Amino acid sequence: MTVPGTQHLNNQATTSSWWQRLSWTSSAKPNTQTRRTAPASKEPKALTVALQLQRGAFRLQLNDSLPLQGVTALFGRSGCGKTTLLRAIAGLDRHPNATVAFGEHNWQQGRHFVLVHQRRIGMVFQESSLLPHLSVQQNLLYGFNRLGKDCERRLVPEQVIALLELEPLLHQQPEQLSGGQRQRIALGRALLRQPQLLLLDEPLASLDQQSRNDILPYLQRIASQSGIPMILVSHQLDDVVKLADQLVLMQDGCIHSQGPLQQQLLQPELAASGALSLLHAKSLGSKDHLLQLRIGQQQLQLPAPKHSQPSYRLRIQARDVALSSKPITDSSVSNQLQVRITGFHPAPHPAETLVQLQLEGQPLQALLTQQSVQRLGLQIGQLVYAQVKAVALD
Ligand SMILES: Nc1ncnc2c1ncn2[C@@H]1O[C@H](COP(=O)(O)OP(=O)(O)OP(=O)(O)O)[C@@H](O)[C@H]1O
Repeated sequence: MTVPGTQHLNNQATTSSWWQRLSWTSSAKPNTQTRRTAPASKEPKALTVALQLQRGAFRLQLNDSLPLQGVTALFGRSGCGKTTLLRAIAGLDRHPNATVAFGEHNWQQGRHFVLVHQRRIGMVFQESSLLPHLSVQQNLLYGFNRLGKDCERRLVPEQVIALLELEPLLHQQPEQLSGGQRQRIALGRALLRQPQLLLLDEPLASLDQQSRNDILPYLQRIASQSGIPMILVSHQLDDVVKLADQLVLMQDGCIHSQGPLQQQLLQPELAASGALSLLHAKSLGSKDHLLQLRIGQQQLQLPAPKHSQPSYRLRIQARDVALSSKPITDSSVSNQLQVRITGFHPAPHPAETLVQLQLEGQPLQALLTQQSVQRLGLQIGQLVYAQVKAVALD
């Protein structure tokens, strides 16, 4: 299919060839179910931000470097400064004495200031800002057709339309679309601006749960296949865990901590949002509708999903993990894993404790009552058995 307005591009762009160009490092069509982060050969680009500002009682104080690869979630309580930081990175706000650099691109320093449309970024906000008088197709191509002559077009409309499955919507008007569909168009439009960085500010916040579930796989696809680093601002820890590779935790106008998501989930500050763990597991295949998974030397089984993958991310709520000092044989919980206790952290409720565990080198958390911890005599270094009651698969 050729989209009007793109005839000057390579009209030979076929579905099979764009897959190859979309995943820069792969010469074969990627498995859409397989999660991959940015191409391994590409060094992460560091985003450097130095910014101080005072707004009434709110003070933002940043002097940080964030290595961006895959999806970096910016997470923190309402009012901690996430949007302010994102807007400064985008160049939507110009703060005096700020420094913003993305890799070799110096976007702001002293009197030097690169305007927002010259920054090669794609942005998607909570409410998609589609132009109401233009069709979906015209909205998609709006930025693409205005790219400078010397701008390399690594993503062409055919690719983006296929990636986000927009073909049936092309001739509709924005008012005829659901919130989730509008956000898909906004994502497509952002990608067609040929961004080197995608900034997503609560892109799912205005959607109901069904629409969130519908659009998440598209975000996962963009993350795994495009290689474009993304910064995602989200209030929902669950969404962050489904999408992010890195997590930057903001608190009171500062960056409290940053690092790989799996480790960052252990930060006690996140426990208030519902402590959970992320485990990486390899598939051993399915039998009797049960997916067999391996984590190191240990195995667990779950109802098999529709589509199989070679590896999975498992989300486990800390409250869905029980501990026993000996293996339990007469329980309906079939997933039992040997783990070692590495620490105890206070939980949001004073009667509870977060028990930190190591499972084959990966961190796992269990939320127990203090009474249970004492009754079982649990101690750091002890080998115990974790019964996992529920697991979500990504
Ligand atoms: N235009 C403005 N004028 C004055 N104060 C502002 C303005 N915009 C934001 N603020 C204040 O700056 C602080 C940080 O706001 P910001 O929107 O960056 O926080 P946030 O972490 O993104 O919050 P949320 O998660 O609720 O969107 C808040 O205290 C907010 O009230």
